[in-house]
Amino acid sequence: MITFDHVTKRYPDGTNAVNDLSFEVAEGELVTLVGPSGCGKTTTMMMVNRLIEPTSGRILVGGEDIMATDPVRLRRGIGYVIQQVGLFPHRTVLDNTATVPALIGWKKAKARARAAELLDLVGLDPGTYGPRYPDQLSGGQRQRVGVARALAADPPVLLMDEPFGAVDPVVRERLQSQFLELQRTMRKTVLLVTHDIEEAVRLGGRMAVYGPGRVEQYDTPGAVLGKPATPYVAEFVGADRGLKRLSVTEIQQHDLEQPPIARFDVPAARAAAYLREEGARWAVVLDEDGALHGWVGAAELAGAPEGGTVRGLAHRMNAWVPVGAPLKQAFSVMLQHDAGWVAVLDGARFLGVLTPARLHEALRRSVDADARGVGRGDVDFDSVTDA
Ligand SMILES: Nc1ncnc2c1ncn2[C@@H]1O[C@H](COP(=O)(O)OP(=O)(O)OP(=O)(O)O)[C@@H](O)[C@H]1O
Repeated sequence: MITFDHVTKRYPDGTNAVNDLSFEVAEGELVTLVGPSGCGKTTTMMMVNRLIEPTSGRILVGGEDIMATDPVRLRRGIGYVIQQVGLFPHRTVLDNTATVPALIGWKKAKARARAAELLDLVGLDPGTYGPRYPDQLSGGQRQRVGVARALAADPPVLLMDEPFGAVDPVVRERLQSQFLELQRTMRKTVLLVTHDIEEAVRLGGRMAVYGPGRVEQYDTPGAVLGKPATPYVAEFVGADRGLKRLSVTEIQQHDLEQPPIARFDVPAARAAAYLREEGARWAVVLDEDGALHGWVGAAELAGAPEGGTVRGLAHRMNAWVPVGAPLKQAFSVMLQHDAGWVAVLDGARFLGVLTPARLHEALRRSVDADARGVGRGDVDFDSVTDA
C-alpha cells in the first residue's frame, strides 16, 4: 500500500535526512517509525503526502507514484495527525472535525453528521463537545479531535506524527488503547512516528527502528525485542526488552488459572468444605448475576457462624482486565490493587485469574513463539527472566 523504493532526502543545506530507504507497508497495516530525535522519521512521513519531496527514489501509495499524482488529490486520501493537533481556534470542535469533508465538497449537513459520528467514535459526545472551541478541551480531548478530523473523509492512509505525545502517560495509554480498538475495525494503512519505544512496540504491527537517516531494522515488535538486528537496535530497545514484551503479549484464555468459585448465596459451610476438598486457600466470589465481586478466604469460611452465606464474608476486590489485554495491564492492575491475582473477564463473564506465575509463563510463551520465527538459539532468554 505504501512503498519506499530507495528513497533519499537531502535538504538544500546539505543535510542528508534520509538515505536510500526501502520498505513496504501493507494495506491495513500499522507501522511505527521509532528512533532518536533527528534521525529522519518525520521527513520520511512528510514525503508520503508530499509536504516534503524526495531527492531521489520512488514512493508509491496504493501502487501510484506520488510524484505523478496531483498533490491535492493525493492528500485527500491521506489523513494527517500531528502532535500540536493544529485545530482552528475560532471554529467549534464539530466544524473542525468537518473541515476535510467540507473542503472536498460535501454538503454542510452531511459533513457535520459525519463529524458527529467521528467524534462519537473517538469517545467524545458530539452533543457536549461538538459546540465547544478547542481551548475548552483538555489536551487529550484535543488530540482525539485531531484523530477524528483526520478520519473524517475516511482516507485509506493515515499519517500520525507523535499523535499521543503531548499528553500525560495515563491519558496517553488510554488514547493508545482506544486507537488500537478503532484500528481493529477501520484497518487503515497507518504510519505512526514516535520516539517512545514502548508506544512503538505496543501499537506497531511492524516497526521501523531508525538510526541516523536509515532504517536499522524493520520487523514485528516481537522480533525486534527478541532478536535486535544490530548492536544499535539492541541498545535502543534497551536491556529491559523482556519487560517491554509485557506490552505486546496479550492475555489468552489458556493462560488463566481456575480457582474455586463461590457464589454469594452459597452457605459458608458448603463453600468451606469445597475449598478443603480442593486444597485451596481462597475462592473468587461472584455475585448473584455472575459478576466479579472479590474473594473470600478458606479460614474465614471455616470459622463462619452456622447459617451464614458467602455474601457476608466476601471481600470486595475489583482487580480485573479484559481478555486480550496486554500482560502489562494485568501487571499494573495487580500492583495497583496490591493483589496476588487479577480476574480476567470477557465482557461481564468471568473467565479465570492471572497470577504472577501464569504471567511469567505467558511471557515465556511469547518469547518461544518469536524464537521460532527468528531462530530459537539466538534469543536471549535471560532478559525475560530478569524482567
Ligand atoms: N527543512 C530542513 N532543512 C534542513 N535540515 C532539516 C530540515 N528539516 C529537517 N532537517 C534535518 O533532517 C534530519 C531529520 O529530521 P526529522 O525531522 O526527519 O527527524 P525526526 O527523526 O523526525 O526527529 P524528531 O523525533 O526530533 O522529530 C535532522 O537532522 C534535521 O535537523
